[in-house]
Amino acid sequence: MFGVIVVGIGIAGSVRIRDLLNPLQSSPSENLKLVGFVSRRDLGEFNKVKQICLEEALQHKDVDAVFICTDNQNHEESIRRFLEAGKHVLVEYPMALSEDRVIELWQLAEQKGKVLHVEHIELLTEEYKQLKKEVEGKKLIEGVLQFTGGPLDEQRSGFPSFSGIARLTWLVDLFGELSVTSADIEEKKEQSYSKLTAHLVTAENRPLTWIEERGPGMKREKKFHFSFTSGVLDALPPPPSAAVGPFMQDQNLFAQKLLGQVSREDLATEKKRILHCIHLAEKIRQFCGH
Ligand SMILES: NC(=O)C1=CN([C@@H]2O[C@H](COP(=O)(O)OP(=O)(O)OC[C@H]3O[C@@H](n4cnc5c(N)ncnc54)[C@H](O)[C@@H]3O)[C@@H](O)[C@H]2O)C=CC1
Ligand SMILES: C=CC1=C(C)/C(=C/c2[nH]c(/C=C3N=C(/C=C4\NC(=O)C(C)=C4C=C)C(C)=C\3CCC(=O)O)c(CCC(=O)O)c2C)NC1=O
Repeated sequence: MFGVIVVGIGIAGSVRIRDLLNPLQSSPSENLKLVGFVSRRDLGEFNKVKQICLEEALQHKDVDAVFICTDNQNHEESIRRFLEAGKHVLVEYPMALSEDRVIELWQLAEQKGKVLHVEHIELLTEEYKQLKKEVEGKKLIEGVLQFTGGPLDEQRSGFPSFSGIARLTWLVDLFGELSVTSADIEEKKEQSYSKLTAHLVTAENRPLTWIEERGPGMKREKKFHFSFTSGVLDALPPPPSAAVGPFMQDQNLFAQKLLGQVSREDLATEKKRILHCIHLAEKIRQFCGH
């Protein structure tokens, strides 16, 4: 059994607590036991789970692992503290808000011999699995991925290429390693509006454009337009509903890592993808002059 605590009780943290309390039968998650949670607010109990303070969580002998579900801005500090305390870490994406910090934290995890797992539920949804299947085997000519959503506080969430890392992860998982050729950002701070446009190319020099646009009243939505030598892909039928939700799939993967059931090769491939996406996010930020 691995004792787990959850830090940060927002949308993601609440889902994590729900899933930790209800592991799928005969799944790796049955090896996780929720010990408590940490919040800045005084909640006392949440779903009958006990609140504990951060210091207690760091020192607690029964805590083997932490789920970090705080704002992006806090991830780095939390990962560092829990790794230093000898705990395994699951962190919601993005892992941290600069490439240097991400590299350092990965080294720390290796030095401590602890699992550092970055959630990437965007790859685990039925919507994405369907898209991946459609793209497989096709030869790209060019493509656009456009995301819209409500405003985010950059202080708490980081530069949009980091808070929007899920879109980069899609592009990299679909088309392989990419390079950034240019990027710019249009910002209207008083109106909480921002539009990031990044131009990338594939290893075969095929152009991809990523647009991340956020503003008041904008619906959370993704649109894509991919031209292949065989035709255009710009829509998919609604995906079937998932038997297992993406956060639960991710939790199972983390439990498998704790149990040593994930191969070195798979771990290395995943780490390489995460580092590459963070590297692209960093390059995009630099192009935008931030
Ligand atoms: N909501 C979702 O569907 C998904 C969220 N994520 C990631 O999960 C993380 C959290 O996102 P949400 O839950 O949506 O945001 P949220 O704003 O609902 O929750 C964040 C929570 O963390 C708390 N918090 C911040 N700093 C803290 C600290 N130092 N100590 C304790 N608590 C602290 C806040 O008070 C808040 O309750 C972000 O990194 C986000 O990128 C990733 C994938 C999906
Ligand atoms: C309703 C308001 C709502 C909010 C505030 C919300 C926040 C939110 N959803 C995210 C991703 C995500 N959120 C979800 C799914 C959900 N997340 C949910 O809160 C719910 C209810 C679902 C399921 C329907 C998925 C699958 C991702 C991964 C990225 C993606 O595919 O969009 C992220 C991480 C950053 C990002 O990729 O943009 C945030 C902050 N999502 C929402 O839907």
